[in-house]
Amino acid sequence: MDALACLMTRRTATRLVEPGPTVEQIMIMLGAATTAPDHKMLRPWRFVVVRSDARATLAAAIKRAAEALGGLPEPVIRKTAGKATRSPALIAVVASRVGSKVPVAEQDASAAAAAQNICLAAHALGVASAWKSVPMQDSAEVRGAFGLTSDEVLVGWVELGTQADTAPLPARPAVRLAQVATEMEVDGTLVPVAADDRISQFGQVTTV
Ligand SMILES: Cc1cc2nc3c(=O)[nH]c(=O)nc-3n(C[C@H](O)[C@H](O)[C@H](O)COP(=O)(O)O)c2cc1C
Repeated sequence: MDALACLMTRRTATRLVEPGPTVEQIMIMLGAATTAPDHKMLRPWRFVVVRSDARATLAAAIKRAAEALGGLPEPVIRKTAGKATRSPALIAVVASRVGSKVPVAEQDASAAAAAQNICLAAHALGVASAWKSVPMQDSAEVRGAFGLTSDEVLVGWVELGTQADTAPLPARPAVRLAQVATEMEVDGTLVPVAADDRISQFGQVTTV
């Protein structure tokens, strides 16, 4: 798959089943994550791989966090904890902020780019992925499970596996480029880009 096809055809998986990624594939995804754009090369990110039986350990931490809230119905607690085991493997992406002139927003943007690189590398390898919020991410239990320091936050986790045949992908609404992109004229006016949307969706011609 060429690079443009990879980034234009990636989709978020709706249900992930076995087989999960191999260890070698996970290492390639991690390597891709480390090539994210990174102002001053601060490396303001780190990653935690969770697979096999360790998923149950993570689920137990999420369950404890949900229970600690008090008053959540048992099915909700079970569903929330079950997010840790709904895919064969996952990679949590931690924004690991460094004291620097580089603003925190830029450091977090680098961590987000690392997460996207994981998704794209997975797609290039034929592995399906879904970038999801980490349940109970601000709780002491979940923060502890990922070993977060006070300078760290979770930007999400990327669930990995094989897209189930039984859960079709929803259509992705076409984006009209002229609605999201403008071009600056010499006088400073911002005008919508020329509204030819044939490339806004790979393989899908959109008329305006
Ligand atoms: C930081 C972040 C967190 C997200 N968390 C969730 C989530 O918890 N649940 C969910 O269904 N989608 C979540 N999404 C959205 C999906 O990853 C995905 O982008 C969206 O479903 C659109 O699908 P597509 O990537 O195939 O266009 C999140 C996206 C980002 C960037």
